[in-house]
Amino acid sequence: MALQSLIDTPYQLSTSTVLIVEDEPITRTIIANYLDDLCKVAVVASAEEAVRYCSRTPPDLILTDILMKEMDGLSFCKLLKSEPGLQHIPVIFITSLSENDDEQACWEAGCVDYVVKPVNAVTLINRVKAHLTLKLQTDFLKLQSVLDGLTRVYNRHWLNDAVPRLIRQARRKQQPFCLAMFDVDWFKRYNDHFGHIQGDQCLKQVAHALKSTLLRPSDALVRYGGEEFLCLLPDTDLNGALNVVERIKAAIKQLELRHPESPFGVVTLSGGLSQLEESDGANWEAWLQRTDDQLYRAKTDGRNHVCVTSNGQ
Ligand SMILES: Nc1nc2c(ncn2[C@@H]2O[C@H](COP(=O)(O)OP(=O)(O)OP(=O)(O)O)[C@@H](O)[C@H]2O)c(=O)[nH]1
Repeated sequence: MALQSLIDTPYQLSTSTVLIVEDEPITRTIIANYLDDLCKVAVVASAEEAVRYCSRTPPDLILTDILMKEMDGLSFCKLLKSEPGLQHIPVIFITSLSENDDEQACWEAGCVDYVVKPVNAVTLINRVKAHLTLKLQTDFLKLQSVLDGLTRVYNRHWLNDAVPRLIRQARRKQQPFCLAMFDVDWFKRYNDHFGHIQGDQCLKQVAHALKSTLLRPSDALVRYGGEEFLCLLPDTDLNGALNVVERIKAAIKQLELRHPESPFGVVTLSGGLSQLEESDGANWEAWLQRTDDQLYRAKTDGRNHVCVTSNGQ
């Protein structure tokens, strides 16, 4: 289950997916039937197919046979454990091998458990249930650690982890990458006027409006500070990012949040926008500073608008 989908729906076994990798059609069907009432079940007939499946839609748990033509289950498990994006998927072997050395080989390949053939249905269901629960609880806790408690958008912890990875990806694919920073105008006055509880409500609504404008799954919204948000826009040049900025302006305007202490009468945002440059290298602090400088320019130049780095004007 994708981490993001856990935000609104806390973990449930019934929506999680187990992938069965088994080249024997009858065994495949029997095992799938055992698990049918517990969770979603996907089946593939070979390790090669399983690798392709996992790269597209990583399942929550894998049950794999060991003796298969082409790539065997042990090699498949080792391969999975060497892939950063897939190594977190727990693997259970279903095996007819029962020597001590075979068990040793299963553990060394990186499995979390194994079930011996002929498969006992109750044992299989309970093992799968236990490992699925553990996996979903771990995903849930991981997600909590990267989300902001108030607005439920990503926090700085996520940012520090994700940005270097996203920059590497942009450089590898030679794609543009834009960063927008927004700050609520006159927010101290808003808090002073309405109180902190309504201030919190305002931040939640602003975050929700910002998030609703980010249409691509690769776009991300981060609460960077108290009333400061960052939009990460991979594979987006300044022209594309300016479209997003226009949508953001419209979304905030549509909120019509009354702000009697602001010259604009409603809650507004100031923003800065800039694109990752070759000269930034791996130093994303310089990029962040450039974006922050533009935000500062917008603040000192009347607020309620977005300034863009000079190469984007
Ligand atoms: N309610 C609430 N207020 C917060 C939170 N985090 C930060 N703030 C407040 O946000 C306000 C930010 O004030 P300033 O940095 O002076 O900025 P500003 O009043 O928005 O003025 P400009 O940015 O110059 O337009 C402070 O009063 C903080 O206490 C939060 O989680 N909830």
